[in-house]
Amino acid sequence: MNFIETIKERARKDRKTIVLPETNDIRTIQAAVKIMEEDIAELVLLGNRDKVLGKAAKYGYDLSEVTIVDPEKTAKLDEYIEVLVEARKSKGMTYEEAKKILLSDYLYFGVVMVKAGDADGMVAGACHATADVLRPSLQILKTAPGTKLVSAIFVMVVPNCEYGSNGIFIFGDAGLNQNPNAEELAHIAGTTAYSFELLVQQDPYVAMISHSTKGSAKHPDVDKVVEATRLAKEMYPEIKLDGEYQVDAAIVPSIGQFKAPGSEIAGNANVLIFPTLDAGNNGYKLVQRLAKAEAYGPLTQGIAKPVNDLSRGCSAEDIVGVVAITAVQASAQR
Ligand SMILES: CC(C)(COP(=O)(O)OP(=O)(O)OC[C@H]1O[C@@H](n2cnc3c(N)ncnc32)[C@H](O)[C@@H]1OP(=O)(O)O)[C@@H](O)C(=O)NCCC(=O)NCCS
Ligand SMILES: CC(=O)OP(=O)(O)O
Repeated sequence: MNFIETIKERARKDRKTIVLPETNDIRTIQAAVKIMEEDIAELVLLGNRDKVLGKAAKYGYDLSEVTIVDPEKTAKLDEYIEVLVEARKSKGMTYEEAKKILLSDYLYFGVVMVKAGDADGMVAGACHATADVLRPSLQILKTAPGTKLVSAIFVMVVPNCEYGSNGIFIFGDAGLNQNPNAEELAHIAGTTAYSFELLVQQDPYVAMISHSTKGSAKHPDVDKVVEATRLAKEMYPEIKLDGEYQVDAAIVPSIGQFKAPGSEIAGNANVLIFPTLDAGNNGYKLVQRLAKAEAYGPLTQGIAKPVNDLSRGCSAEDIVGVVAITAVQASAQR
């Protein structure tokens, strides 16, 4: 079974409820139909029931069996307002402000449903920018116990590729932290290694990416990655991790052994930790578009409950995959 089929099978075995707020986007409707057909997860769609069913029917789909929650009509609105007020009371949020937010921004409504325990996770971002999707989850769900930083990764499945784990990689941070410092970068590396174990179910080999391989270039940007590598080794001694590597040295065995002889990671990396979001975000887009790779994400990690984002360029099939991954993340959360 390939990566995403294995993930779907895992999701089926421990059914979770995932909320999809972007029902105004036809890709969400198409994904919901597929998720029901493939029996991957329970869904909650947000919006006016007649409008959602009408939009689906216009394209020949029937969503009448799916739970649809209308924020305007739900009997739980008061409860959700209280949840939001409680989560944001240190910021001075009032009942009236919370009500206005929940009725005007369904991304907040979906996250509050997750916080209240009425859904196990949320997936959005087909028609909202990443900042708008992730801000409510960071504000309301916050970090998982023992974690200081939420970060965002992509699972990349590259066709006909002998590198990584038979073409499977995780790239981080490719969605959230714009210019992580060395300590944050080390933290992202550790968390991403855990996500690789969880999602790919193989041993992670983590490469800290730079424009330098083992001292071949000198610059403060390189120093940051060298320091992050040192810290990550200290923080996560159990993880196979090294740096600093250029991407070719990280993933191509012959180049890895030429540029960094004797290294266990060089040439064998399946987890790439990029030094900035500029590198990680465009790195994943290059591989997705030029190598025609599947790209699932941005998937958050280090958050209390899973809320995952999508690129606005995503397909309905990408949404299905991210919903299945979200269910697997929810199963793993204690
Ligand atoms: C996500 C993002 C919007 C947060 O920044 P922001 O809106 O300025 O929000 P703030 O910095 O005020 O943070 C909001 C809350 O989230 C928390 N937070 C922000 N980043 C966090 C992180 N990486 N981990 C944990 N918590 C975080 C803050 O502590 C704050 O909590 P509080 O309100 O309870 O005090 C910002 O990091 C961002 O825009 N990232 C880039 C996203 C992007 O465009 N990606 C490219 C496409 S994928
Ligand atoms: C993940 C990402 O880059 O999102 P978008 O393409 O929507 O900016």
